[in-house]
Amino acid sequence: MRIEVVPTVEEIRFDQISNHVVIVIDVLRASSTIVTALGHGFESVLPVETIGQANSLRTTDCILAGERHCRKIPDFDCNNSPTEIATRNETGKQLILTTTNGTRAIQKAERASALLIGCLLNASACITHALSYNLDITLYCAGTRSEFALEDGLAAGLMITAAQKKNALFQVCDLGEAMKASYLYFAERLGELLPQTTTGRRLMQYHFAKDVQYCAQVDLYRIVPYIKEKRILPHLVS
Ligand SMILES: O=C(O)[C@H](CS(=O)(=O)O)OP(=O)(O)O
Ligand SMILES: [Mg+2]
Repeated sequence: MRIEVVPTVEEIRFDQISNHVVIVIDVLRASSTIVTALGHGFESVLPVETIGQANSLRTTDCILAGERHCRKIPDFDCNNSPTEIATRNETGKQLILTTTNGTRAIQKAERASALLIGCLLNASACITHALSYNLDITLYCAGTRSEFALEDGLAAGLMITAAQKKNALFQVCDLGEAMKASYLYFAERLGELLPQTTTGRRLMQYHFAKDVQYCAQVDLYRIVPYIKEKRILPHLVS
């Protein structure tokens, strides 16, 4: 088995993932929002690429959430905010989500043999479940506006380290020195570091400090969201 990191949403190689497990990593905030929604009673999450698609799917059994450049989309119920989603009592409803980077990455990875959603909140459960497929693993970092996002790289580093602790026999593809250094140096200081990342700073400017601190928590959930027929459902790792 091999494990590789794709650093930005544009760098996925569609022809290479059909027999891979792909973990879409978007720590700030789409993956964190999806894990949190499924951990707070939502029945499923439907990721869509455009605002028009989201509005066309509106029913009384769903909640529309999303952002463009951190700002809530007009007429939507929520921002792409995990702490806001966690306060809503919408048991059994479907969350329709569109975000700047994360839902785009999900759409691009839909040809994967298995498509999982990962972040710091569910890192160990996510890599544990990914290893169970015995396939090559692609850690697909959503990034921010086509640039590498350090927070996504840190989650990828955490997942690789967790996999190595399981003595998984796999070859870690070249991660690049920056990626390795950033993870090794910052692993114990995620709460301090996330507000300093590009996305973290931007979210702080938009008064989402609570989300940034929340998304820095490691292994809060054993829920591994997975895609089935375009919907995201929860898999619980025991
Ligand atoms: O909503 C977010 O937190 C980010 C906004 S930004 O464009 O990265 O600043 O989008 P996401 O799709 O969750 O990365
Ligand atoms: Mg992001």
